[in-house]
Amino acid sequence: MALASRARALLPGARSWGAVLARVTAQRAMSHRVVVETDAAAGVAVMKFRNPPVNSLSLEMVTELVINLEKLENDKTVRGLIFTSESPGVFSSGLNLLDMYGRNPAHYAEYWKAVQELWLRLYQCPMVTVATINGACPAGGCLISMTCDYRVMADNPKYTIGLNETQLGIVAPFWFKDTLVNTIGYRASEISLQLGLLYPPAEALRVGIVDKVVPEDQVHSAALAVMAQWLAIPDHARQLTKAMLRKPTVDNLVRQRDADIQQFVSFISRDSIQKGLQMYLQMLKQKKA
Ligand SMILES: CC/C=C\C/C=C\C/C=C\CCC/C=C/C(=O)SCCNC(=O)CCNC(=O)[C@H](O)C(C)(C)COP(=O)(O)OP(=O)(O)OC[C@H]1O[C@@H](n2cnc3c(N)ncnc32)[C@H](O)[C@@H]1OP(=O)(O)O
Repeated sequence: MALASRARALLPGARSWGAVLARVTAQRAMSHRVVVETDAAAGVAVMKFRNPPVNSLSLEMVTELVINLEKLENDKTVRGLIFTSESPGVFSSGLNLLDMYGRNPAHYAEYWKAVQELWLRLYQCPMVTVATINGACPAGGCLISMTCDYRVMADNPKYTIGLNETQLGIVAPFWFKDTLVNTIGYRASEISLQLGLLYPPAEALRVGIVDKVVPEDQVHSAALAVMAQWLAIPDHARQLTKAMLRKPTVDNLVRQRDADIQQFVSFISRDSIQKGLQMYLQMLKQKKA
């Protein structure tokens, strides 16, 4: 199902994106997974992840993120957007394993199309985007952070960030890899991606996967300070510069979206990959016990 249809399916009766968005606003209380708080005077919105227990990027969560992003992009009073977790401890546990395990090919295709849509929107976002990383930030969580213009991480050694896909026996697709290479460079990506490294704050800063590490109680004020610095630049100049820098990476996915979906579906449907995901989910349960 196309993402627009998916959004409409989440909000039955809405005939257009405008209607979808109007109803999302009206039904804010029903939208549990993403909370947006806007400071109109400052021109800054904060998007808080609220998808317990670990802010996994389920199909519903991804759809809500896309809808809210589109709405903010259409609101010309909002120039900056901060992402964070409503509950410190986990920023996002990444893609929802339960959308990639034990489902049918049509579901995998629908999920992957939505994940692609989210990345395309985030990576090309005209607003200044800052990730306030106030918890664990593996895989898809790290991807969201890396699409931002700037990353501030709380200095808590329990929190780690990185693309750990290989540790799950899966492979980060080329556009995850491209985003990492654009963030930390080629050689560091070779090491980071093959070993599936998750970096605690000090190492994350050293490798450049985050830009600033601050005491946990200062993470939001630090993000606001960074935002103020970036908002001092005229929007049109900054936006054109961002688009110029990111266009080749975006075009690379746009050219081969359907092929990428097919590759994902065939890869994730393999018995060996499904078995690996099952074991990983069991491992998470045992760790908890
Ligand atoms: C040539 C090229 C070939 C192929 C390429 C083509 C295609 C590519 C194919 C695949 C690409 C996929 C890319 C995948 C990206 C991802 O993001 S995968 C997700 C990776 N995420 C993780 O590894 C994180 C796993 N979770 C954790 O480490 C921890 O949960 C945490 C540190 C985030 C939080 O720890 P705790 O607070 O201690 O919480 P628990 O561990 O107890 O978890 C509570 C609860 O939540 C469940 N859960 C955790 N993470 C997820 C998740 N990502 N999705 C779904 N569910 C998750 C966990 O199992 C617990 O469940 P219950 O036991 O309560 O039922």
